[in-house]
This record gives sequence, C-alpha cells and structure tokens, in this order.
Amino acid sequence: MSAPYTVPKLANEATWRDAKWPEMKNVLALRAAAGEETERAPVWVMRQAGRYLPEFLEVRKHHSFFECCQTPSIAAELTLQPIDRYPRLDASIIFCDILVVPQALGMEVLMEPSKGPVLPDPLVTPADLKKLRENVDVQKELGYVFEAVTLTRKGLDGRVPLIGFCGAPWTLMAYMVEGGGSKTFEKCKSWLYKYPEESKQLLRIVADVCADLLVGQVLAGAQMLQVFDSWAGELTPYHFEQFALPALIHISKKVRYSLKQLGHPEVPMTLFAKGVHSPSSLALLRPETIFYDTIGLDAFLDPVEAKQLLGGKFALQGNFDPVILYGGKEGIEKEVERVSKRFHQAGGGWIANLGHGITPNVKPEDMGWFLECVHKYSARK
Ligand SMILES: Cc1c2[nH]c(c1CCC(=O)O)Cc1[nH]c(c(CCC(=O)O)c1C)Cc1[nH]c(c(CCC(=O)O)c1C)Cc1[nH]c(c(C)c1CCC(=O)O)C2
Repeated sequence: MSAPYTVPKLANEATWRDAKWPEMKNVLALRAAAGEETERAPVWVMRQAGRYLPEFLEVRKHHSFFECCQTPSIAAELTLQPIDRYPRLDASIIFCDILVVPQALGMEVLMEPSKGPVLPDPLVTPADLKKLRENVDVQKELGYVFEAVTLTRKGLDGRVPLIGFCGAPWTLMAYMVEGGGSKTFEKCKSWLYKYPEESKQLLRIVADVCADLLVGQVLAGAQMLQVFDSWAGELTPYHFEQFALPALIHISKKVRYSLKQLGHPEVPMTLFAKGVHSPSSLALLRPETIFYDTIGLDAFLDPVEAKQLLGGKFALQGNFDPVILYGGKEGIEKEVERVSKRFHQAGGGWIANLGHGITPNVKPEDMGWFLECVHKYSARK
C-alpha cells in the first residue's frame, strides 16, 4: 500500500535529534494537555503578543506586520515580550499569522491598519484554483517561521513550552475567497453550495500546507500545536461536518503520521473551533474521533455542558470572555472565580485562556491581574 500522506521535506528533518534544548522549568501546560488535573490551571492568552503591549507597538512603529512575521529575530522578540513581562504565563505562542499559508500558496496578503487583512486577488471561481502554487515547499516558502521557532525556543530558556500554530482550512478558505474579513461570508459560503467538490479540493490543498507548516514548527522546536478555526461558527452543523471537519482531521492525521515517519515524538494538538455550539457538532469533536488532544472553547459555551457532549478525560482550553479584561479588578476576580469552578466541575485537564484573542485597548496591568487571579482561583484545593 502506498503511504497515505506525503511527508514534507524539511531542513531540520535530520537534525532535530541533535538539538540541545534548554531544560524545561515549567511543563504545566504540557501536563494539562495530556488530560491531567494539574494543581492549578496553566494559563496563556490568544494574541498575547499584540497591540495592547506598548513594547509591541514600539516595534511595529518601525516594521510592517508581515515584516515582523518574516524576520525571525523580530518574531522571536515579539513572542518573548509577554513572557518577559508576565512571569505568570505558562505558555508562549510563536508570533506569526494564519495568513502565511495563503501567502505560501502564492496569494498576496496585505495587512491594512484600519481594515485588517486584505487579499487583493481573491479566488472568485474554481478556475482560480490553478493560480495557487502546486506542491508547496514549506521549507522554501515558510522557512522563516521555523527559524523564528528555533530562536524563540532558545530565548525561552525552558521557562514555558512553545506553541506552534496554523489557521484551519475553512477559516483560510474564507479569507482566500472573500478577499479579507467579512460580516456575511456570502462568497465563501456560496462556494460550498455552488461548487462543493471544488470547495473540498481547495480545503484539501490548504490542509496539506497547514499540516506541513505544523510539522516544520515541531521539528524546529514547537512543543504544542494549535489550529485556529475562527470562522467555524459561520457554518451550519451539516456544513461544518461535511467541509470544515474533514480538513481539520486531515491536518491532525497528517501531522501525526509525518512526525511518526520522521521518528519524532507526538506533540499535543489543540483545536479551537470558534462558534461551534450545536450539541451535534460538539459531539463530533471527541478527541478519539478527530485526533486532537485539547478542545478550545469560546466564551459562549459552558465548560460543564461542553464536557458532557465531548465526553472523555481530555483537556479543555478557555474560555474567559475577552471583555473580562475591561471588567475592572473586582469584576475580573469574580469572573475568574466563577469560571474556574465550572472547569473544576467539568474535570480533566484545563488550560486557562480567553475564549478569543485579547483586544488592543486592554491595559497591560489588567492582563497581569487576570493572570494573578487565574493562578489563585484555578488552584485545586
Ligand atoms: C483570524 C486570525 C488572523 N490571525 C490569527 C487568527 C486566528 C485567531 C483569531 O480568530 O483571532 C491568528 C494570530 N494572529 C497573530 C497571532 C500571534 C500569536 C498570538 O499572540 O496569539 C495569532 C495566533 C498575530 C496578529 N495578527 C494581527 C495582529 C495585529 C496587526 C498589527 O500589529 O497591526 C497581530 C498581533 C492581524 C490580523 N490577523 C488576522 C486578522 C483578522 C487581523 C487583524 C485584526 C486584528 O488585529 O485582530 C487573521
């Protein structure tokens, strides 16, 4: 039988075994990802390197967004900023963006200050699929991400584990077809109705690059992985199952297969499928069916209810409302206490996080207070 997946060709394929990484001082996040009920919840925050930090804005004054992503020394510096500022963070996430995958496929992506991402030449009909680069060489197109990961892992000096990530195929397809963000998702959703087979083909093309990007990050030093399906909630449960989910499973299976072929130990994988709330969709996300270890919840799910639908003794991640950070000291403390009780009741591993990214107007000291509260109230008595 032929191999089910093509393992990417990567520069550090032969050398990862020789890497001498600094000894880990804090592996709480890795333990929780393995399903362990840790003495307190490890905590990190989506978009923890971002515009709420003055030191981030200072760097951004001198470099464009994608220049930051593409220059390994800058990406590493930005990744380390929140870790240096907040000793209470228990994980680091590499500074990059989900849209580097459409770039690797040959699409132009601009980051416009008032609009966010813009793809000036989107995919309009399936005939445009031929514009995409075939057999993407991730080492060539995205080698800068791998370099940034290695530099960061060294710079972390074992303080906390490093998370690698990618966008999910459906979320990336949304950007590639809409040409940027959208309120209605009319164009990308109409592809699913008009061109179901070509949509699946596109999702598969994207998933292949995503998987290779994740494998490359692991060989370069990433210790955990997260897939961001930020627009999963725009789909009906039927379309989530038919389109988004098979592409997510393709990623987890291809990553696991490739790492095994390369002789690398497995790393925990988290799926963050934002807005997936229907009981039937959640029931599809059982780790044993989709091969992800941790399920990230957004703020609109109750951890106990979600756990009942998901079943099993595995880890949940989340799910504080990002607006908690505007709630004032007392408001933050009360809400952390309330949500912590729900996660304790849900049982299994818990990686504390927001239910979506931290927003630009948060005061850095409020983020610090939030982390302090998580340390206090997530402690199991
Ligand atoms: C949808 C999505 C994108 N990017 C990402 C997602 C999935 C998570 C989510 O749903 O928020 C993921 C992402 N983007 C960024 C990271 C870095 C790591 C981290 O700290 O979490 C991660 C994990 C940096 C970033 N990516 C972006 C910034 C800000 C841009 C700037 O500095 O000008 C940062 C720090 C830009 C970006 N990138 C994207 C958008 C919509 C925007 C503009 C809007 C916004 O800023 O929130 C696409």
